[in-house]
Amino acid sequence: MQLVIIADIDAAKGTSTTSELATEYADNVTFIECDVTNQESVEDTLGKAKDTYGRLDIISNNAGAMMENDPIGTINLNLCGVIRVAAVAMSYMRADKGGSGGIIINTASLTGVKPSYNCPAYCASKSGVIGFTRSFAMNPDFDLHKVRMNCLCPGMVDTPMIQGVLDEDGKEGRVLNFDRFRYAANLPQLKPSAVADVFIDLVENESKNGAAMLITVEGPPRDIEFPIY
Ligand SMILES: NC(=O)C1=CN([C@@H]2O[C@H](COP(=O)(O)OP(=O)(O)OC[C@H]3O[C@@H](n4cnc5c(N)ncnc54)[C@H](O)[C@@H]3O)[C@@H](O)[C@H]2O)C=CC1
Ligand SMILES: CCCCCC(=O)/C=C/C=C\C=C\C=C\[C@@H](O)[C@@H](O)CCCC(=O)O
Repeated sequence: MQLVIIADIDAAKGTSTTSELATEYADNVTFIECDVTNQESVEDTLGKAKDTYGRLDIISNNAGAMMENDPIGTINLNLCGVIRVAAVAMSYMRADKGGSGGIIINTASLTGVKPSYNCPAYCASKSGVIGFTRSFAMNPDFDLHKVRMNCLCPGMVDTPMIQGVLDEDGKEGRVLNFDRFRYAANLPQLKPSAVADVFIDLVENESKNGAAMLITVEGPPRDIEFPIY
């Protein structure tokens, strides 16, 4: 049986999403309020998850936001949040420390490899997620801990994040140039299910440890090729 914990800083949205899922999955889905920028909150959340279900197998390290008006906060949420969650999750998942191994999938972005002058801090945070993922996955200790790591690099996806920036009409400066953002947001977007499909494939395909998956409307998902030095 698959048991899922949804963890998010937005308790109202998290609770309503969990209730929706409960109509199909009954008590197999639980919500825990969590702020990934706060070490104690992350420890508390993953500790409760482990206590409730006995083990952690799959982590979707997905929290993120665009807020060029707060570049340091952007790095703290989008990059440090990913590293913070991965570090605590590892303490439960490591096969050499009583865990069962598993997989951590971090959400990066196309903007982690393709620069955008509109959101330099966001791009930097997502480049960092890619570098963290690839470096973590090449560690020879994998044979001991048995935890794989991948990242997802989607182009624009039709989600509340994009709509949220559009709704603000640039008032809070979440991007540097609102008109350019609106132009880009009017181009074809991915459906969230396209990203979820790649997520599932990574969980099921053990040969892809370390892959950074590019997901765009232009073609099928692919493993990004990086220069070798
Ligand atoms: N929508 C897009 O075009 C793309 C989004 N992404 C990334 O996908 C991920 C998911 O974003 P979307 O679903 O698009 O946006 P979203 O805004 O719908 O989801 C982001 C979630 O992160 C949560 N969150 C924000 N701060 C948090 C914190 N401190 N602790 C815990 N949770 C927090 C929000 O409450 C929200 O539920 C993000 O990392 C985003 O950067 C990547 C590529 C494209
Ligand atoms: C603006 C970033 C959106 C954040 C969502 C995400 O993670 C991935 C998005 C993928 C592509 C977004 C491209 C957006 C570009 C425009 O905002 C602008 O920077 C384009 C500038 C280049 C141009 O003039 O064509």
